[in-house]
This record gives sequence, structure tokens and C-alpha cells, in this order.
Amino acid sequence: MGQDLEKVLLSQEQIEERLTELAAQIDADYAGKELLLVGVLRGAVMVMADLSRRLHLPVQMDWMAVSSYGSGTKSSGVVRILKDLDTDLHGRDVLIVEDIIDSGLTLSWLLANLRSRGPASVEIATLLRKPEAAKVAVDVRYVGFDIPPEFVVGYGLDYAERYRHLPFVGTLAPHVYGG
Ligand SMILES: O=P(O)(O)OC[C@H]1O[C@H](OP(=O)(O)OP(=O)(O)O)[C@H](O)[C@@H]1O
Ligand SMILES: Nc1nc2[nH]cnc2c(=O)[nH]1
Repeated sequence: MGQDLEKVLLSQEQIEERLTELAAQIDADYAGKELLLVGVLRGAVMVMADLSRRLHLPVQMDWMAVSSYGSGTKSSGVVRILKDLDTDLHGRDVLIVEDIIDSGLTLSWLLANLRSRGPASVEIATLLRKPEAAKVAVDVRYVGFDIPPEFVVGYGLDYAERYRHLPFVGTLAPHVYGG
């Protein structure tokens, strides 16, 4: 495992500290409201768990699974719903919880999709964003960290379904993905 990773980009401590700040901001912004957190499987599981535990608002959680990457390292841009929400979004304040915004293609598609369901509001919280990789502009209210356009793993993010369990975010050594 040690040899597969090139470097640690964000430590567990850095991630937890930033999530505490984001949770405080979300608590303040949605004071008096009940929030529906929509986690995007599978990468957002860690962010959802650690962010939601820091919120003091009443929240509900639901999950969607979409696919845009397959097992590669480039977004195909074609988004498929693999698992839809169980919750009616009509009149709800929705916060999409994501691990990463890379090209922005997944989130821009998801935003449009959820907004068409009649919610009161839809905003996005993402742990990571790669501004230099953006192919479409996505309006994101809560960003943990802007990072360089490198392929990262850990803290929910995988390469071929591995490394999701790492408690930090790191980059892979090129030999792992054939570089
Ligand atoms: O901005 P984009 O270029 O569209 O990339 C972002 C998407 O890619 C990742 O999901 P992935 O398809 O890898 O699925 P996973 O969450 O199951 O790992 C991530 O969770 C986002 O949903
Ligand atoms: N694991 C992983 N998944 C992604 N999906 C979009 N960008 C990334 C990335 O950098 N790493």
C-alpha cells in the first residue's frame, strides 16, 4: 500500500478541521430549516458521515448512485442513474454532498436533474474541487479544498474500487495506473 501512494495531499486532520468549518457555515446558513442531505454514491460516503456528524441542524439523508467514470480516470460525460432517491424533493432544502468536482460534468447534470423535481433550494457541498480541470462551470456553495488537476484517491475516492478506505487524500504512484 505504501508504495502505491506517491504523496499525501490532505491529512486526516486537515480534512476534519475543514469539515468542522463547513458544518458551522451550513448550520448558520440553514438555521431554522430542515435539510435533506443527498449523498452521491459511492465516493461521498466518508464526507457524508463526517460532515453530517458535525451538523446541529435537523437533517435527513438520502442517496443517489450515478455513474460517469466507469473504472477509468476520465469522466465520460454520460451520466446514468444507477440508484435514484427515495425522497420526494418537492419544497425541500437539498444539499448535495460530494467527494470531488473534477470536470464538473457529473454535478452540472445532477443539479439540473434535482432542480427539475421542485425543491425549495439545491446547493452543493464538496470536499474537493479541481478548478483547472473544469469543463463546465458549476456553482458550488461549500468547497473543502481546491486541489491541482491530479488523480487522487482515499477518503472515499477510488482507483478501480481500491483505496476508498484511506482516511486521507493522496496521489497514486504512476506505476499503479500504468503511467
Ligand atoms: O466532475 P466530474 O469529472 O464529473 O467528476 C466527479 C464525479 O466523479 C466521482 O465519481 P465516480 O464516477 O468516480 O464514482 P464513485 O463515486 O462511485 O467513485 C465523484 O464522486 C463525482 O461524482
Ligand atoms: N478517485 C478519483 N475519482 C475521481 N473522479 C473525478 N476525479 C477523480 C479523482 O481525482 N480521483
